[in-house]
Amino acid sequence: LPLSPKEEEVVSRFQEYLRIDTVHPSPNYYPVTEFLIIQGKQIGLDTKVVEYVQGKPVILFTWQGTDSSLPSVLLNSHTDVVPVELAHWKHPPFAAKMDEAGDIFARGSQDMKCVGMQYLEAIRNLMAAGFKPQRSIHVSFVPEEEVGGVDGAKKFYGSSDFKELNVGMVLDEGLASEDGNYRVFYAERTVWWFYITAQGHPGHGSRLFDGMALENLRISLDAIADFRKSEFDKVKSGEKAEGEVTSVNNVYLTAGRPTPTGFVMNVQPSQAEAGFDMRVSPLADLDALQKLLDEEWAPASRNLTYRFLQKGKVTDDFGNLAVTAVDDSNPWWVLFKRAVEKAGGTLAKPEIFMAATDGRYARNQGIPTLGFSPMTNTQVLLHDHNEFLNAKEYLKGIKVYEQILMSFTGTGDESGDPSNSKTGSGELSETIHTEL
Ligand SMILES: CSCC[C@H](NC=O)C(=O)O
Ligand SMILES: [Zn+2]
Ligand SMILES: [Zn+2]
Repeated sequence: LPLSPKEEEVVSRFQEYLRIDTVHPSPNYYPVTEFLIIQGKQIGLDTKVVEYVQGKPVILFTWQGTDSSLPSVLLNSHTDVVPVELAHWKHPPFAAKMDEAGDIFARGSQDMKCVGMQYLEAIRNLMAAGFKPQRSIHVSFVPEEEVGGVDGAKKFYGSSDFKELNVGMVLDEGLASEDGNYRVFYAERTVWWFYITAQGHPGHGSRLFDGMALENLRISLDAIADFRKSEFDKVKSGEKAEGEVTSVNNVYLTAGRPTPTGFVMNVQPSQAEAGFDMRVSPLADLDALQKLLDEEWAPASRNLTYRFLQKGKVTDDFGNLAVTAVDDSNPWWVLFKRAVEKAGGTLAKPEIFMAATDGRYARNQGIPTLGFSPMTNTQVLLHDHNEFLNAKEYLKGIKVYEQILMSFTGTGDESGDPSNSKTGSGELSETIHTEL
């Protein structure tokens, strides 16, 4: 793959980040913190490291804007990555090997070390070009996203450090796009993790009777499977996007009594349990779902109980639906869209993220938040074997962030070229900025 010497340098910084192993279940966050501090220093950013929880540092960089009264922009990414199944990888997941085609293989190459480094590279370029942001730009690197962000983003967004930043707009992660349009996410499904416990008659395995625990549970599994199918069918037919339906998957089942060689076969167990990962769309009718659970999936009449391990809301802290407007009513959206287009990109129809990201902690505070990971023509490989990102696509994403940052924080006088940031005119962004 032909890369210029400058591009080589940029790509090798990405590879260096990817080579720092921050894999769950017990990531060591200190080496990556050290690496990031060095990056911030090189670029010339103010740096702050806060351990809201010991051993789980949040790294916060700031590029001070010229007008400190304006709400700032926060670019968030997480430093942790999910585990790998080593045997399935054709290149070691923490070697960040680039092949002939320029594909860089590493855990985190899509989710989401790419985005974190792209933020920094875009800032590096804008600084070098003499760009002066009006609003401050903050870049946060948080731990623990992959396990829910409780010791990471949740603490950070709940802190006085965060409040002091006066953040008006947040960017967090999205997903790769398999076609030429960038994907962008304006909301996400909320997590309902629950399990259903069934009680029932024990007895000899040869006997037929009503009300055995596993039979009580089986009726629920069938009902849940029917619901799952009806939601899935809407996706398959193209009527709805994945984030617009509610998903539910049975993720564990336990019953029976183990023996050294297997399970006891001739005793009907008196208890059984099933766990479910359900993702509720912000468009869903929550009362109807709750009713399903109470009356069909886990009715007491069938000797069933349920418990939530996690029951997320679809509303923000003010009781509004936790969605970011993606139309002309939201000036940030207008600026975002123009910037992507100015970078030569096109956007797909905005989507609801199917899983959970740290973006929800910002959206819950009513802060406009977009999920965006600039990767086009890239197979979605997050959490998968052989996760990779092409170097050219990575470099292209940096250009997109340059435009976004100019659009969000500029005075409206910037041209499309950061190296020529004092010319051109942008009346539209000027009017928009007075609204923000
Ligand atoms: C609710 S915490 C879990 C967060 C996790 N995020 C990424 O995969 C997810 O399962 O969506
Ligand atoms: Zn992620
Ligand atoms: Zn992830």
